[in-house]
Amino acid sequence: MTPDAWADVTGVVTAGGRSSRFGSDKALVTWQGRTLLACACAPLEAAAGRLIIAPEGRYHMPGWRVTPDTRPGEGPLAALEAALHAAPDGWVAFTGVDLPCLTRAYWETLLAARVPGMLGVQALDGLRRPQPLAALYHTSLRAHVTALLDAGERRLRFAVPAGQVHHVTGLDPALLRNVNTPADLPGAR
Ligand SMILES: Nc1nc2c(ncn2[C@@H]2O[C@H](COP(=O)(O)OP(=O)(O)OP(=O)(O)O)[C@@H](O)[C@H]2O)c(=O)[nH]1
Repeated sequence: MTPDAWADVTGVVTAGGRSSRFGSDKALVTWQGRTLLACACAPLEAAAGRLIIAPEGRYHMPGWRVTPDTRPGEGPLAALEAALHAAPDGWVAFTGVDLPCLTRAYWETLLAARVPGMLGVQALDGLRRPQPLAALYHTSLRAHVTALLDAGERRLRFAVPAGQVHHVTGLDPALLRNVNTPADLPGAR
């Protein structure tokens, strides 16, 4: 895939969660020699813009700008809203610190699957469940996401209106390994 595929893409890692199930800030946990934050950022390094959604000053990652939540503590849908407003018009490749196994190839598969007129691209896992925390969102979703939040919605899976998201199948489910507790870290005993 040419670097042009990333030209209108802002890579976003949301990292403002409480990590209550993990027991300590999971963004800063070291796994295979890197923090989980670094694991999430690395596959998105080719993006034209790079944002971490978290309180200012909490994290430092070379080449990445930390942008605070506009609705702190309101969860990933609110973090997506902050990202959509901070990013220039185009696509946001949105993920969190709890998906350390994603790869550049994963993101490039989603980028190649963009469909004109559709506003989101999401992978389906092995059980055909959409993965909204490792997905592409078009910035024209700004008003829709803000309206959802204003109406009290907090579920990220509703960020894209029905029929406007393209689903990608056939990806290795191991890429989507989700870390909520120390035991979830790949290789943990
Ligand atoms: N910026 C921002 N990120 C969030 C917020 N809530 C969760 N996240 C991030 O979203 C991703 C998934 O978070 P979860 O594991 O569901 O929530 P968490 O608060 O980190 O963890 P728990 O307290 O165990 O639920 C992680 O990268 C979190 O840092 C929030 O309010 N703001």
